[in-house]
Amino acid sequence: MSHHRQEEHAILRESDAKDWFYKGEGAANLVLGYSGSSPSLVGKVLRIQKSAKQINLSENGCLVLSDEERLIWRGVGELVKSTSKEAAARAFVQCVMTNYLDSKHIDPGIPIPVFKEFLEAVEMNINSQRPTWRVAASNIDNLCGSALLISDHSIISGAPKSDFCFAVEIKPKCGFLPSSEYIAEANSIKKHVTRFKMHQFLKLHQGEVSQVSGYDPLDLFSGSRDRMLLAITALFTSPQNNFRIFMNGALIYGGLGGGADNNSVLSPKTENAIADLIAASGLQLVSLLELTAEILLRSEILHRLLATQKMDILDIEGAIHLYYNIISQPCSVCKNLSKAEVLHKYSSLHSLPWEESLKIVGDYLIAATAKDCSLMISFRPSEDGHSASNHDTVFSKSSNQSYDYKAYYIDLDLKPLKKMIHYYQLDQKIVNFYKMNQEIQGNVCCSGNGAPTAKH
Ligand SMILES: O=P(O)(O)O[C@@H]1[C@@H](OP(=O)(O)O)[C@H](OP(=O)(O)O)[C@H](O)[C@H](OP(=O)(O)O)[C@H]1OP(=O)(O)O
Ligand SMILES: Nc1ncnc2c1ncn2[C@@H]1O[C@H](COP(=O)(O)OP(=O)(O)OP(=O)(O)O)[C@@H](O)[C@H]1O
Ligand SMILES: [Zn+2]
Repeated sequence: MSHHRQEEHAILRESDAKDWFYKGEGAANLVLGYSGSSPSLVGKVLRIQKSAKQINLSENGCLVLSDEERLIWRGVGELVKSTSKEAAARAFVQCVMTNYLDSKHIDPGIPIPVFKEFLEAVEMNINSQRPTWRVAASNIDNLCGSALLISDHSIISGAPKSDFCFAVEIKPKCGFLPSSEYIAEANSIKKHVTRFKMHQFLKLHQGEVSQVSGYDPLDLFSGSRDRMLLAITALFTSPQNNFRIFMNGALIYGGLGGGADNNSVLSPKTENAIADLIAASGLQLVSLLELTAEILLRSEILHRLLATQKMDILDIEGAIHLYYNIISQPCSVCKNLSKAEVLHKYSSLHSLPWEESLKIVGDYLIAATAKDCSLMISFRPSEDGHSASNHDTVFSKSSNQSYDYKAYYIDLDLKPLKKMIHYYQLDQKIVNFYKMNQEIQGNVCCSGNGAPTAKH
């Protein structure tokens, strides 16, 4: 079978559970760090899918993609043939995402078999550390049978014990403003205000965040050192689920478990405590943020990520029509349109060749993955005089020290096709809420700074 077979790993059993500790989780996966001594597992994390949504079991109950998804990804044999979610996740990263993002910065992981008893024991050990709202939302899928073994990107392996290693995790979200002609006139604000900013106001209204983040993705993706530093500083100020700092592999700043920030509201005192903790290792907080910007600037990982995000060319307001072409159902968006002119605009999308609909929606899903993935940037002081040959090096003027670094993409999961309807609905909800607040604000005062007042 595939070449990763040569790196066959032992199956994980109940007795192995004690060696794995809780590292973090997102909406779809739970990640464990390894504290045991097996050489093939040291420096690795185990990424386990939770029992929620993600990719569907198709009618035949064996393949992981739906019929339409198999058509979209028909050129990617390994993905279409996958019989487990882990194999599909790996195949998507390995065969699709590496065409757009440099594989130097990607570890697709290796699926390894896990016993149900291992997962049950792990779950017992870690549940008390998980955010309660994540526990309520989902659990480990005990019957999944396999999990992905991936390098732990929060550490630089081989670091001498006395040294420290930092890692910064950033979930940058969408870094461009859409310009699609299919965006309705009434929604043209989308061409001027980032989706991240508009979404913040909806999240505030829904109690998912306690304050609006000052982070502007356009700054992070700008390619300008100063604007990137501005963005990273704003992320530090409002980490939400977009920013974390790890020290020697342990989370020291930012929310555990992703999602809303109600478990990670940090008082200024905590920020100072973190600055002190970092400074104790000889690095000033500001230098850490500067180094992060510098590494992002050099590694070009943001550049490639942005280009991949831009594979969403029609915006969801265009792509949704092609989704209905693919599933061969009447378009529920056009159904609600009246103006002949508008109908005409979208009917051209409905008369596109089938192949083209598949291609555009496939590209949309690839872009969706690129808009939701995270980056892990880790660094440690270089050995005196020479740097490790397998790492790149950056010099920090402010701390007068050079650092070995690495930068990785994490969470490059395939988004399910059936999410297209959700994407459309959420998009409309975000923009409508933003517009509504703008109108309210416009009626109350005319300062017109573009920021809506969120109501509670
Ligand atoms: O739609 P978005 O932009 O809110 O993104 C979702 C994320 O929300 P957030 O980054 O907090 O805004 C969301 O993150 P949280 O659960 O909020 O931490 C997930 O990453 C979700 O992806 P999936 O369901 O795990 O495949 C993400 O869904 P996708 O849109 O990437 O499918
Ligand atoms: N290879 C890795 N090395 C170190 N830490 C990792 C690695 N992969 C994931 N993590 C940690 O685990 C957390 C959850 O992982 P991940 O983002 O893959 O989950 P997810 O459920 O797919 O997220 P999302 O909610 O975005 O869908 C990350 O935010 C990160 O802190
Ligand atoms: Zn339509």
